[in-house]
Amino acid sequence: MAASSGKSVLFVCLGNICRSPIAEAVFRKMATDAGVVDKWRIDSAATSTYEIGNPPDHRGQACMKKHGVPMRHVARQWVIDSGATTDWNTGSSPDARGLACLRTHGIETKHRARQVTKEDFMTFDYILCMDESNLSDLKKKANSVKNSKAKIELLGSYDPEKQLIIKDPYYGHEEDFENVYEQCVRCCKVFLENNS
Ligand SMILES: N#Cc1ccccc1-c1cc(NCCCN2CCCCC2)c2ccccc2n1
Repeated sequence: MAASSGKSVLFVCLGNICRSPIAEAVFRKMATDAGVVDKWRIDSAATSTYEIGNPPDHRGQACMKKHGVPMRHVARQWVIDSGATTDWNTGSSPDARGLACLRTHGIETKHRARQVTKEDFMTFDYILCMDESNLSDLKKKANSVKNSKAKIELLGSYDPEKQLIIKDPYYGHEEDFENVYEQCVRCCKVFLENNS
């Protein structure tokens, strides 16, 4: 039997600075601790353009630091950037092959908010989102993609405690980010088990 090919998961929320970067970081740590992270392509994106190019919300970063979960964020001291001569890929994240190469050299890239693209629907096995509006936005976008292969689901559908919706903490406080974190841990654990 051929070696099991890799799997891919894209976590999505409204702005890609609060919930989906937390889910991405939690899942990446779980897959790393399970020794299978090299079998996965893991990323996150937004349904909106609100925060494109911005680092994860500082409240989420503080929450992840408290739990010892590495989160890729843009260094604050230095502004080191790169750009393109065309607008072909404006808003897209770096090419997955380049990211994989960087990672083999231990060079962590920094996540910046990006919007979900048509290509995401064609290349990801799973697109896992946080609430009903993310779900309806994604299904609407998927309908305009010819060969969409992604399974579009609520991340909360994997929650053993059956909390289906992971609420937007943007106008919330530290405990709301803590709740997002706990829900992501419960859901990502079951999602990884189901795909191992
Ligand atoms: N919208 C809504 C909303 C409704 C209920 C609860 C939270 C939010 C909310 C609001 C945000 N940014 C403020 C409004 C942005 N502007 C809205 C009009 C277009 C120009 C941009 C968020 C930003 C990042 C991540 C999550 C966010 N979530």
